[in-house]
Amino acid sequence: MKLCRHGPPGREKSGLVAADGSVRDLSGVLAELNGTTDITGSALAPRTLAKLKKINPDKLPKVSSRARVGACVGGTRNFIAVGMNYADHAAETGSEVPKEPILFNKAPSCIVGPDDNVMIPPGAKKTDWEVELAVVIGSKARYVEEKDALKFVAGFCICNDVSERSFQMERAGQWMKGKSCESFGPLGPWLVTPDEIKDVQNLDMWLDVNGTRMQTGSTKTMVFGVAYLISYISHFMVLEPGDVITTGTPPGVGMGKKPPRYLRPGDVITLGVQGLGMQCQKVVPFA
Ligand SMILES: NC(=O)N[C@@H](O)C(=O)O
Repeated sequence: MKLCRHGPPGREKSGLVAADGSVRDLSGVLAELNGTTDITGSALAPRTLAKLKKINPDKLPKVSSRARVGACVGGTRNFIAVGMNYADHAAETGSEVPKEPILFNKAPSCIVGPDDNVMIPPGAKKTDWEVELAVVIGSKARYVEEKDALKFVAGFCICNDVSERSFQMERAGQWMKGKSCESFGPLGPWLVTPDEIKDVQNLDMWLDVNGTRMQTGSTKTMVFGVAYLISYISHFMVLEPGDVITTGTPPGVGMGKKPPRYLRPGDVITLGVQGLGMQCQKVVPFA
């Protein structure tokens, strides 16, 4: 099942993607089932997802193909990211391959739709791209064992972990300064439930800037796999429905190019992860 959210920012409603790729409005059905019209919190619980799976999308009202697609999950309270989770990305940044997962926060307020504009923040000089596989949590996870960890997943989606390197690396303290700026967290287009993903550790990923391939990778070369990460993180904090973990980026970021190549207004970023769709963002000045 591919879930999505459609409508203007802040007023998104839930949607279901039909076999022909059209978006169908799920908000009426979800409201009846769950008392909410949005894909957030309890709507992500395994029981609710199992009920939604029985719905035939073709019977739902069609959403205009011109409607904006929002981030594929709403109400996220924790947006956790994993750093240096691909050995070749660690190498291109001159970093060691970590012995334990490196975690950092992205502010949930940076979350935007998959095709919304990415804004260059005031004072930024080194805005960069990062294609990543993201995991959306479906039920409360605390002290979870690796063997059980995937049961806590509502679905998978694409994340562009947009990063301002000068804030991240030249302004002291934690990476979150460069990872949390407005529009730095495109998520979606779809929240794809685990039953549609044969092997989450074997998904191709790619990212282009203005049609030139910058990143190519596969989740099979992650240092720490998805189940390990969920288990690991759940030993430091309680993960709740709607929380997002973005699992790290493969090589090919702008900071690793020789010479470095950073984003400029007018650039167009396109990116995808196998089975999870595609995103497309225009880079614009801050407004
Ligand atoms: N360099 C850097 O910020 N990388 C991380 O975001 C990552 O490894 O995904």
